[in-house]
Amino acid sequence: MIKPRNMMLLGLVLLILSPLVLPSYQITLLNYIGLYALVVLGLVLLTGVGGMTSFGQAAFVGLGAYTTAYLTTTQQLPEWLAWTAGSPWIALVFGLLLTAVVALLLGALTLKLSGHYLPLGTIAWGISLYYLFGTLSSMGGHTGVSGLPSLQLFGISLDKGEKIFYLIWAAVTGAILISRNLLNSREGRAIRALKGGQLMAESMGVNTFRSKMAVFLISALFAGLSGWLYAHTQRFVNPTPFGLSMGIDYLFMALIGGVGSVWGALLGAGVLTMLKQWLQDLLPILLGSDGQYESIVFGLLIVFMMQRAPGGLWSLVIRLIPARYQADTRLVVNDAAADLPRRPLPAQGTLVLEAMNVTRRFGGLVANNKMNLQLHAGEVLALIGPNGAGKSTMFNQLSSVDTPTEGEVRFLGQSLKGKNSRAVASMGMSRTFQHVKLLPAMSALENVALGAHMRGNQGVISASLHLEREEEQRLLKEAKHQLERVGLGAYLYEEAGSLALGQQRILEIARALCADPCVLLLDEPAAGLRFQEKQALSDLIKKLKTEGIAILLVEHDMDFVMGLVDRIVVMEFGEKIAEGLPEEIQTNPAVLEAYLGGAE
Ligand SMILES: Nc1ncnc2c1ncn2[C@@H]1O[C@H](COP(=O)(O)OP(=O)(O)OP(=O)(O)O)[C@@H](O)[C@H]1O
Repeated sequence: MIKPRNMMLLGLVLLILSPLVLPSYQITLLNYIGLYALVVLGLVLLTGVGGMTSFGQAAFVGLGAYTTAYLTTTQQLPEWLAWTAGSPWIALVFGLLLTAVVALLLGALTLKLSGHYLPLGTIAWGISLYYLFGTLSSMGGHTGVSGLPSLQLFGISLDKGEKIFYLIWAAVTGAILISRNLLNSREGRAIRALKGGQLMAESMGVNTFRSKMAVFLISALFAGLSGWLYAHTQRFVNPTPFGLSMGIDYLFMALIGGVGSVWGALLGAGVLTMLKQWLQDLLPILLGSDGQYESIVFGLLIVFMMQRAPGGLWSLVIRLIPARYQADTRLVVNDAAADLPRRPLPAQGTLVLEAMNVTRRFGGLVANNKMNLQLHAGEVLALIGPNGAGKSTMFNQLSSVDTPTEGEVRFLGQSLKGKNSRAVASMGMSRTFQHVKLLPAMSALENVALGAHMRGNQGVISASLHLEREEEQRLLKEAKHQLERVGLGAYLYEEAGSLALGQQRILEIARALCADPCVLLLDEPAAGLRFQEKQALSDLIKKLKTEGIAILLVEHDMDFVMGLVDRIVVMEFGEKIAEGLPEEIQTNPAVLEAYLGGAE
C-alpha cells in the first residue's frame, strides 16, 4: 500500500501530467478548482481553525483582480503609477498590498465583534466592495474591464489554460504548504486556541486580537492572489464573481469539503465545481431550462451535509481509510533540543501575591469586600467558602481577569492595576479553569505546548516558511517535559478530549507549568474527580510546592483541602471570615456556622 507521502507525490505527478493528457475543457475546470481552492484554504484557516465566519472573501478576490485589471489595461496611468508600465507582476504586489491594507482596516473594525456580529460585518463589507467595483467608472462599471494581458513567465506566455494551469496549481501547492507549516507552529497553536475561548488563550499569553488579525490577513491574501490569477486566466473582469453570492459559495465549499482541514479545501472546491457543472448540464434536461435549480439543489445539499457530516467530506474520507494507512501527523519531539531558559523562582517564603483591601461591586452587590490575603513561595493556600461566597470573583481579581472596584492586587511587588491577564501571565502567574478549557481535538502535547507560547517569539512569517524549527523543537521538548513532570508522559499523542476528566485537569496544570510560573492558581482542581484521581492531583500539588512554586486553589472539597494545604482563607458573603492552619479552620466556630449552618 502507498504511504501518504508517496500518495501526495503521486497526486503532484498526476497534476503535472494532466494538461498533457486531459482535454482543455477539463483543464479549465481544474483551473477553476485551483482558483477556488486558494480562497477556500484561507477560509479553512479563518473559519475552520480560527472560528471566524466570513461571507466576504469574494470581495478580497475582487481586490486582487481589479487592481491588476486597472494597472495592466489603463492607457494613461497617473504619474505615480506610470512606472509600473502595465506589468502584471508589479500589479500582483500592488494587489496584495491593497488587499492587506483593506484587510487590516476591516479587521480592525470587525474582528473585535463577537457572536453573530462578525459574520454580519463580513456581509456588510462584502456587499460594499462589490458595489464599489460596479460603481467606479474607471473600472468599467458593471460591464467590467477586458483586454487584460496574459502573464509572461521565463519568456513563456501563459496565454492558454494548459499553461496558466501550472502557475495556479503552484500557488495552491504553496498555499497548502504555508497553511500546514503555520498550523504546526507556535503561532498556529495560538490561532487554534481562539476556538478555546478568549479567556483561555489570553491567559496563555496569546494576543488574541493579533492572532485573529494574522489569520484574517493570510486568508485575505490567499483570496487576493486567487483574484490576480483569475483576472489573467479570464483576461476580463466584472463585478459578478466578487459579490456576496460567491462569498457564500466559498463558504459552502469549505463546509462541504471539511472546514477543519487543509485537504478539505481542495476537496470542497473540487466537488462543488464539478457538481455545479454537472447540475447545470443535467437539471435543464430533467426540469426544463427556466429557473436556477442548481441553487436549490445546493441549498438542500448543504442542509443534508450539515446533518449527516458536520465535519465535511474530508472527515468521511479519513474515516474510510484504515488507520495504518493514514499520515502520521504526530509532532516529533527532539530530546536533544536545547532547554528553554527558566525564570529564577523567588526564595521559599517570599511574599509573591497579595490582595490588599480588594473590593468588587457588581451594581449594588458586593461580591468581595475588603479582602486581604497573602501567598508565599513554596506555600499552598486554599480559598474556600460556601456557594456564592465570592471565591470566583476573588480568583478573577487575583488573575487580573477582572479589576477591583477598590483596593489592589500586588504580584512580585508590582501592582496589577491596568494589567490584563496576558501581562500577568507573562510575569509568571499561570492558571487552570473551573470548567476545563482544552482544545479537545488537539493532542495533549500540543495543548501543553500552548502554555509555552510566551517563551517563544518566532512570528507568523517564519512559521509559514518553517524557519522556526529550532525554537519549535525547544517548545515541544518543554511540553513533553511538563507532561512527564505531571505523570502524563504516556499520553503525549492522545487527543486531549479523549482523556478522563482527572487527566484533563492535570493536563491543564501541565499547560500552566509550561509557562514557567512562580505562582499557580487552580480553580476547583478536584471538581468531578474520582478518589484516586484526587490522590494523584494531591501528590502533584505537594511536589510542585516543594519545588518552590506558590499555589493558590479555590476548592469546595474539604477532605481534599484539609490534607493538602498549608493555610486556608475562608470567605462568606464576600468577606474573609477566617484564616489559619487547616486544623484551626476545622474547629473555627464561624466557619462551622457558615459551612454547616452551626452543626458541630
Ligand atoms: N459578573 C457578575 N455580575 C453580577 N454579579 C456577579 C458577577 N459575578 C459574580 N456575581 C455575584 O457575586 C457573588 C459571588 O459570586 P462568586 O461566583 O464569586 O461566588 P463563588 O464563591 O465562586 O460561588 P461558587 O462556589 O458557587 O462558584 C454571587 O452573588 C454572584 O451572583
